[in-house]
Amino acid sequence: MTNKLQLPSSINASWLRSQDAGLQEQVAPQVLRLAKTELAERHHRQQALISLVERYAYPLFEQVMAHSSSRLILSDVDGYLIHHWGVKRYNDKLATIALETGVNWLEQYKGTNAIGTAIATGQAVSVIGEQHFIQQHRFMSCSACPVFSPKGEMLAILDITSEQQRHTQQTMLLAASLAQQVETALLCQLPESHYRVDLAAQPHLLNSGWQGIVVADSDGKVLGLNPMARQLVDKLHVGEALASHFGEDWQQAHLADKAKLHLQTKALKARSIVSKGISSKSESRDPRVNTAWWQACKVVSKSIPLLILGETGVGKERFVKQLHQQSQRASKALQAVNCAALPNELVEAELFGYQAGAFTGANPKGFVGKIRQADGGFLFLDEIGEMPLAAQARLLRVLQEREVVPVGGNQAYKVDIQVVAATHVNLQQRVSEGLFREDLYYRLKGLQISLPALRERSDIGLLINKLHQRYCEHKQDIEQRLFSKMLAYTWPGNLRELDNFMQVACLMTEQQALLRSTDLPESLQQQLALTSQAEQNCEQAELQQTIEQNIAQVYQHCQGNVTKSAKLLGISRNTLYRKLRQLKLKH
Ligand SMILES: Nc1ncnc2c1ncn2[C@@H]1O[C@H](COP(=O)(O)OP(=O)(O)OP(=O)(O)O)[C@@H](O)[C@H]1O
Repeated sequence: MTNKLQLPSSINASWLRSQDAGLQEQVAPQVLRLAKTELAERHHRQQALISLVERYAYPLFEQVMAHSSSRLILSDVDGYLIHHWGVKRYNDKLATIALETGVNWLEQYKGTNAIGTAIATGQAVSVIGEQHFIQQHRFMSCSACPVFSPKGEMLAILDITSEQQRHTQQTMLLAASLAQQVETALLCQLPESHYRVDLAAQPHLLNSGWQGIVVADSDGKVLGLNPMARQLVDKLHVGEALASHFGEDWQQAHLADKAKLHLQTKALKARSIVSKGISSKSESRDPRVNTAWWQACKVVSKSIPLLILGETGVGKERFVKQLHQQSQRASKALQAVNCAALPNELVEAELFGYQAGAFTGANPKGFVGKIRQADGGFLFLDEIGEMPLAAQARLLRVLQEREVVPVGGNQAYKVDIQVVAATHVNLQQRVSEGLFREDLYYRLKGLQISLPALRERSDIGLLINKLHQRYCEHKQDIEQRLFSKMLAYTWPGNLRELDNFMQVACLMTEQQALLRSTDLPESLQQQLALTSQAEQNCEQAELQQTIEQNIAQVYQHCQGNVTKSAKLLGISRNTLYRKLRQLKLKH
């Protein structure tokens, strides 16, 4: 048993709490485990946070901890492990002590451990090997840090668990840094946020990731702050005016010494209301979609042409419809033309209209054309990359002169339109192939934005839930396994594919309380299975890479001594020779 005198006081206090809960060091505690449906529900509730961890914290974790036997764990504030990331082959070892999703790790059930102790104290903590209260847990080391909301409520715990001998002091710093990344992302996503004020006691800490951050609305009222800002500025709360703490000129203070603090104020363009009558709020939680949204709002308010790029099914048309609805032109038409769907010879007539008797088969009364129909509103040119060259020349003239001359006529009609074009093809390449006019390309891309593919979006979990709610007419949960498969699937058809998938899935499980992959039609199961195969291949490749790196390191460490290296690696000399030749470390 560890000499308790050697334990840091915070761990000592936790040991006392563990004893008070009736736990015994030598006895493996009972496991408190959620039913699958309850876990799925908690998982859903944490989906937004899980997405943020995957986007802002996991990449750093992976970079630093790759090839170590560590895992990143997210627990909710009730102590239930909700999600984890890390090398899968250590599952078995951690499963023996129930370090698995759905299991509760509060101190009262598991004794002193980083997750439980961080929840009990509200502070970052490391529990290293012998410091665990339960003897069976002493083969591992854990560092955990609470994640706080912009209002200061504890939202979850992020924990790094490693095998004891591999745990270093940096692990604690990494856990704290990962939690900070997520907190900053939460802050920067606050709606109505207008200003971000970074604070630090030392100027060099201002852009270090360890600075205090306060986000305020356009009037300078605090909307949220991170724990570091709470520490640095006494009694700064949500709803208060920044001016009351930093003086009326806080906005101008680019880098000033205020109350012994260094301040740096930035305007958050992403959250500002860009113009009268248009909302900068996007329905998405994905930062790239949000940025695209506010940028689009901005140019649309000035009638500057907008070009939207994105794979098929990412929601370009829907984006344009929402943009139109929220714009000053909402009361006027949104005229959409699918340039790929129209036969070449009809594109011009459809767009620019034609005079009576302009060509055989035409309406004898003539046609005013989509551009003039869109007057005052939006003209949405979908699949612009497919527009024939002759029509491109005419369209360029409309954009330059802001007037239309119908086919077969010579009278010009003035138009006031917002042009939005969209394409899934590489327009620049089309230009270099001579299939698209360069001058038109530059005219159309007053602003060019890209909508990310569904597999790249950080809010994919939310979208799954949203569409599930839309199509499921009764109370139904999604099985965790299916949910994970859906998160991992690459969705080549993007939102269109997810939309169809969910519609069919809900229809097929109308009477069920749980949407399980085994209840889905075979075609949908196969759709998702494609990814599992790809994932397995990927894991195998990762494992292979780790083994190869180990071999190279051990071989170098043993200064090229094959016998010694083989012994350390636990493989035969022949196998090692073969591997070394494959790795080109030996001839
Ligand atoms: N944010 C969203 N939430 C839910 N469903 C969406 C969302 N965006 C798009 N969809 C659905 O995805 C489908 C495809 O959307 P949309 O037609 O806007 O994509 P697109 O990028 O214009 O496709 P294409 O390039 O093939 O024309 C539609 O059924 C739409 O309802």
